[in-house]
Amino acid sequence: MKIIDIKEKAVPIKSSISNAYIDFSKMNVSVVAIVTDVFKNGKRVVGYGFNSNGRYAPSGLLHERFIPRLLEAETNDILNDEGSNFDPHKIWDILMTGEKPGGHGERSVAVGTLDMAIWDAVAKIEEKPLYQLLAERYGDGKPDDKVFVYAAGGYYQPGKDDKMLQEEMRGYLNLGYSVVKMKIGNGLEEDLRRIEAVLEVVPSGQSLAVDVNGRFDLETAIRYAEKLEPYNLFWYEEVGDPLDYELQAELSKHYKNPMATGENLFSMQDARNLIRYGGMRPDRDYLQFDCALSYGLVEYMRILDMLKEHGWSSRRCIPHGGHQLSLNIAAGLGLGGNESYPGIFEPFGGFADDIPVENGYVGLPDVPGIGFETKAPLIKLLRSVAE
Ligand SMILES: O=C([O-])CC(=O)C(=O)O
Ligand SMILES: [Mg+2]
Repeated sequence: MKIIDIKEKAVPIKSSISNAYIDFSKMNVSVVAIVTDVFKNGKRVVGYGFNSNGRYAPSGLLHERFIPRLLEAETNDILNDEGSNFDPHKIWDILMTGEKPGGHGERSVAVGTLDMAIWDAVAKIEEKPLYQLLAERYGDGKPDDKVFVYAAGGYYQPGKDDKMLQEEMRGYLNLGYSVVKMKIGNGLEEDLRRIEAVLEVVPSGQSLAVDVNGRFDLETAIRYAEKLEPYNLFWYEEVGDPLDYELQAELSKHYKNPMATGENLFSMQDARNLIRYGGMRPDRDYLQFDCALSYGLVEYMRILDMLKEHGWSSRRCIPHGGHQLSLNIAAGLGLGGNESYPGIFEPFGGFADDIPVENGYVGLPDVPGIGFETKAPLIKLLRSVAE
């Protein structure tokens, strides 16, 4: 059993949307295809992966360091003890050979992208959906049959007025979502007007989350917190700089409703610092670490172990990124849900073509691997990279 080739291509997901920190006019992602010599049902097993939006394609890192390391590894060093499948944990060690600890930068994105493709291949070789494999190997054997998902949109966009924002949010409710998210952070008065416009079309504050994308200093964070609290929102997200744990801890003294953060923490150690020093409250706050940006599922399992040691339930995790790997992890390892970007960041946003979202939950397809083959436009793109 061998990896015979690894392809990578940077794919544009650029658009005119922006959050309070960046615009997406030049955004792209890396797509990788890990081509194996294994055949199942007459078809060659190819594992696919990509990084989530928000970090640019780490093509250079992949081609200079991580892909060569994996292609040069001895076969025995990347297979399980029985030699019957690839071992994602051993592969992780190979990928990280020669890498010092700390300073995680964006090599975590490159490793996360390859890790996604490895898990896709591993589940395809076992001829099982990944959520089933994860529940059997690492969980209680029984995956959840549906996962809470929320619609993340509400971006700033040139010419977008409150009516258009309301239309967008109504659209998500019509698709079956029960919670929607919008961007804030460009100005208190404008944001309160936009929030109130959305609250006119969703059932209550509990149906709306707001995301600052790390824009605020402590004073602004608290000023917004005082105005937001009466709306009783689903959550107030990534309010200050992702690495400013003291700001997060101080803010929790001024805001009693749920907060969420973690999408820009890229390692177990950074996640642990948030838990140690960020004042996050295990009875109400949410953690958004995204394996596709942070060294993959192998590292994410270390994060879940760390959370358990600190008294946190895995149900407090609702990862960033809206991809099907996190959907599989949510079902297989018992997370609280997953993000979704219906109609945004195409063809990566949304889930299986023929499984609708109902009352805020989505089911998972019964196909081997992560399930990319159930999303026609996505699998078309992924296959074009493998060829
Ligand atoms: O706008 C972005 O960078 C994406 C984001 O924060 C989210 O999905 O929570
Ligand atoms: Mg966010």
